[in-house]
Amino acid sequence: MNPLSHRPFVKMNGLGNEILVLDLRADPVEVPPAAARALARPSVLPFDQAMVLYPPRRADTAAFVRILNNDGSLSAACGNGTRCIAALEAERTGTPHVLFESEAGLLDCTVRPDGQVKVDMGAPRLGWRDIPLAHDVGDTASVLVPGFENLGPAVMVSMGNPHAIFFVPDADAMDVEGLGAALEHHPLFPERANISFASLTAPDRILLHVWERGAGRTRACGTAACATGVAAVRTGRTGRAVTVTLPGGPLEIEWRESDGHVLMTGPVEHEFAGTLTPAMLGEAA
Ligand SMILES: N[C@H](CCC[C@H](N)C(=O)O)C(=O)O
Repeated sequence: MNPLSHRPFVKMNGLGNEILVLDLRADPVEVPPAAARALARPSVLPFDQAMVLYPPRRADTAAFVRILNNDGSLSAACGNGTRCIAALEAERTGTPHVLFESEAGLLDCTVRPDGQVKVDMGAPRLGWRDIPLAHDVGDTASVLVPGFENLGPAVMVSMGNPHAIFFVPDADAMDVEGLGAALEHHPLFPERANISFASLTAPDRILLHVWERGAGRTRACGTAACATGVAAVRTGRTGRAVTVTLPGGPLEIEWRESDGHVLMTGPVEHEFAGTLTPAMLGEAA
């Protein structure tokens, strides 16, 4: 029998970014890529990312978090998903402050009385090897992507996962699916990339559309919003605190001067809970 059968799950979303939560701390098992893909089928539990909780590797953290895209690939970071698991953990423990660890580092979360969740997403990585890019491009804040020079220069930022941000006159008018799918797999990105199209709508407001690595177009992407806030500062477009509005709604982003960390604040929505079955995992009962 599949070791994931009969495990509880919680379905949530962060501004419409579809999140599946699997708390495996009590009895850890691997979640193979094929299981993620089986669960993410439209007829089963369509999600963008799965947040899988494992026993903590540090005494001061609540869990070690692994993140799977719906194509089964791993991501080191997921902003919307982090807000979701922080809200669940705060509800479970009765304390509004939660510390998680992921491949990207520590995630210091605070659940506010109004239900909004603030996460310290850590510092961005800006060097070409850290994004990563396939070679040294010089200034990662202004990169013409071969074959896509007509889009103008992209800003490259990692939040633990790779992001390419294109500032354009009207992000609503962009062919997000066509351009996103092509750019995600561009040879400049050895680990693929999340592709964002951003437009300033006010001195401190940015409109954002995202094609996500390993998940496609989503209604919101927290790490892309963080990366875009950093990109806007790096290119002199905004100050360090902005509102990033995605199709699913707004996130408050601050690239804090004192320690270089990026803070993201936004809502979460609890949808339903259930138990995984062999059929959901793509196996005969
Ligand atoms: N939706 C997520 C991003 C998942 C990142 C994943 N698409 C990748 O980098 O592979 C977020 O809210 O940050």
